[in-house]
Amino acid sequence: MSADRIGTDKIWANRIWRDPVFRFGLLLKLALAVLLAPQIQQQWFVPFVAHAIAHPALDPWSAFLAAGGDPMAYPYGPAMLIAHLPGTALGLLAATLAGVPELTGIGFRLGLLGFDIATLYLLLRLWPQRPRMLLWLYWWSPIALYVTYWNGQTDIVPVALLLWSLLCLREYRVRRGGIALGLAFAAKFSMLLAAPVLAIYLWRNKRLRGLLRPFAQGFAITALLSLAPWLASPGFVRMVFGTPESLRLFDLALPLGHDLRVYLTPLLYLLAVYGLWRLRRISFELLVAATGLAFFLVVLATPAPPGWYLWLVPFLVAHQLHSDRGARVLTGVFSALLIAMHLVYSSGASLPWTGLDPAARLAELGGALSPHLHSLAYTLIVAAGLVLLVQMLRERVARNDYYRIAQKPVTLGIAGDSGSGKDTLSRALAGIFGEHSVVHVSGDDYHVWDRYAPMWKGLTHLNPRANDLQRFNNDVLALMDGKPILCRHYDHGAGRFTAPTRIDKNDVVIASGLHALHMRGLRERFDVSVFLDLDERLRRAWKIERDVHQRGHPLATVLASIEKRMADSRLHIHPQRGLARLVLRLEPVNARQLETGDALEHVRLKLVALIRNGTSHERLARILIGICGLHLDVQSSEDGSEVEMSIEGEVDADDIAMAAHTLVPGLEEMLDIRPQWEGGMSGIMQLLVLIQIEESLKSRIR
Ligand SMILES: Nc1ncnc2c1ncn2[C@@H]1O[C@H](COP(=O)(O)OP(=O)(O)OP(=O)(O)O)[C@@H](O)[C@H]1O
Ligand SMILES: O=C(CO)[C@H](O)[C@H](O)COP(=O)(O)O
Repeated sequence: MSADRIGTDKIWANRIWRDPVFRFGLLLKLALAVLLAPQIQQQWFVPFVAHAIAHPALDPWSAFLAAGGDPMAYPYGPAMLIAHLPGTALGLLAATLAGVPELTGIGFRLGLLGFDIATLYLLLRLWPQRPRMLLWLYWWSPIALYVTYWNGQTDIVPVALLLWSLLCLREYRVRRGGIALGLAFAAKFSMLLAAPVLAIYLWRNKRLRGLLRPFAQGFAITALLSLAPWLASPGFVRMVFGTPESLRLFDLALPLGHDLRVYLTPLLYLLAVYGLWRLRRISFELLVAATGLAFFLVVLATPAPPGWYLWLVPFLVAHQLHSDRGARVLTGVFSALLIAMHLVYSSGASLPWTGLDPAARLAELGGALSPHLHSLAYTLIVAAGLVLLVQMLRERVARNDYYRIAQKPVTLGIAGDSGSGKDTLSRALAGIFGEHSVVHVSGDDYHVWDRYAPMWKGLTHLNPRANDLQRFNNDVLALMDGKPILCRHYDHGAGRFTAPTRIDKNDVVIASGLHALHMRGLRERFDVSVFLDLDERLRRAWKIERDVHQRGHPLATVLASIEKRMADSRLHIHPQRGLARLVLRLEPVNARQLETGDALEHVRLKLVALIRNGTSHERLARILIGICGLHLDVQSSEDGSEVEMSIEGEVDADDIAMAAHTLVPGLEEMLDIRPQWEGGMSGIMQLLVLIQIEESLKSRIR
């Protein structure tokens, strides 16, 4: 069981269940379920479900029609019927035993109450931060109370299934998420509106793309198994597909000539889906907002029956939970207008035990009022709804931190001498973001000549003139701007360049090279600039090891090249140290380990990190000591703009992952589903760069 779930279950058992706000709400709902008998349930739903129980048949729809049932009685799919069976069956049993027919309807409504409680539980799993507020917002939602207990609609069933699907997506249990959405669809076809939104969320996030297939399979198989057996049933086709409700989607239309119309509701929905598609990356909260907005658009642009407004409730709850009082006031106004109008113009409930029929009185009132008043009230609802929709769009999308951060790639520049670990760090960072989300531009691919060119007799690779820095600059900027580049690759095995290949934009752009921070224009565009300032003895040891054993150079050539490059290193590489936001220096704890010829992987390392203009070092230091068990020495410059941390000790990848979870939770949706954290100093370097990324991205929001 996930820690999240255990946490929510504890909140549920200890806080919600005992909370008077919940208990009074439950009492009220129980009382409403017992006292009120909504007309549509009495006339349609309950007779249908009771018939399906009393006369079991493979095709309850046709059987009901054959028995003279009303074709309007049950325009829902099999999942809805299954959801209604247990409560209604118990009610029917009690009704038969006690000889009180009203008990069947009460059983039906207690079943709905079960889905109402399930919805509250799912909302709490989705947003456990403020349980009391959530309780008020959902459990006492006037729209939910009105729709389910007065008007009697059963949309709470597909809504609960849709929320289950969303929760599964957030927890990466995607096949189950697809099944849940398939069931929501098999309960009520309009839930299909959510399917493209969820699919786009999975597809547009490269880290989640692989999950789309199991999600789609879960959805398709469930929908097919639930619906296929009945597609040949004339009763099902007539009652479910022939429903006038779904045709309302086509009511709002623009006539174009005699036979042609543009259907505006589907058009608006498609535009909203396209808008979502255009987003570069979508966080879970953006997905929730987009699903809510898509439903909202459809509901506002359709003469929606009351049940459809229930689809909005979870999304309005999320909106109010994350916004200020303005959102609650606006939702209150919208709810009040909506309920006032539907009380008068839509069907309601009677009080069978008392013989009272307040809904009939309200309907009489509605009949007596001018039809203009109905339209006027509807206009007011649409106006309030549009204001609320714009507010949701502004606050849940346009001001969403993730939206503002993630529409441009994260960009990193990594400079350092040859063999200082630029490629190694780039690979380590690709490991946490996921290879699928990273494009890496290496400075080596921009050397002007290959290994066999005579120019190397006079120049070293460390001289900027030996590298096409202008092209490096332009290519990295192009990727930052979302354009593809054509780039050749320097093959260190052959010492030659490959033919140019196309490199596409990606969510994270890493530009590493001897001169990655050399050019000001590019340097200033990096979110984070890193300089690797390796201990010289360590750098030589690692470089020699790599060049001799991996790249096949003779030892004497490597040693001669290191000496030859020293002057250029001082002149052209080292000055970049002063330009980087983060300087990382690895040193051997005991330099004698290098001299005694110990295997390089056994050399114990210490990391000295110089952080410029950082703000998180105090928290970082606490976590590195507290969670990772490391030894730290922290020195600050007088004005506090530079902090130097010396970090020593052993740490494993799990502790680094835990530290990242604590320090940068907001970035987790940018990382791979299973980020490859490393142990030791490499893991700390991953963490330090990530913290700098978070700080820099925050400045995009300011
Ligand atoms: N953090 C590290 N931990 C252990 N070994 C490392 C680390 N960083 C680098 N190395 C070692 O140093 C060698 C050189 O590293 P790398 O190839 O990443 O350097 P580079 O800066 O990309 O070099 P060049 O500019 O010459 O391409 C690697 O083969 C690796 O063995
Ligand atoms: O300094 C280097 C990279 O930063 C390399 O020495 C340069 O890329 C040349 O590679 P090779 O020795 O394989 O020809």
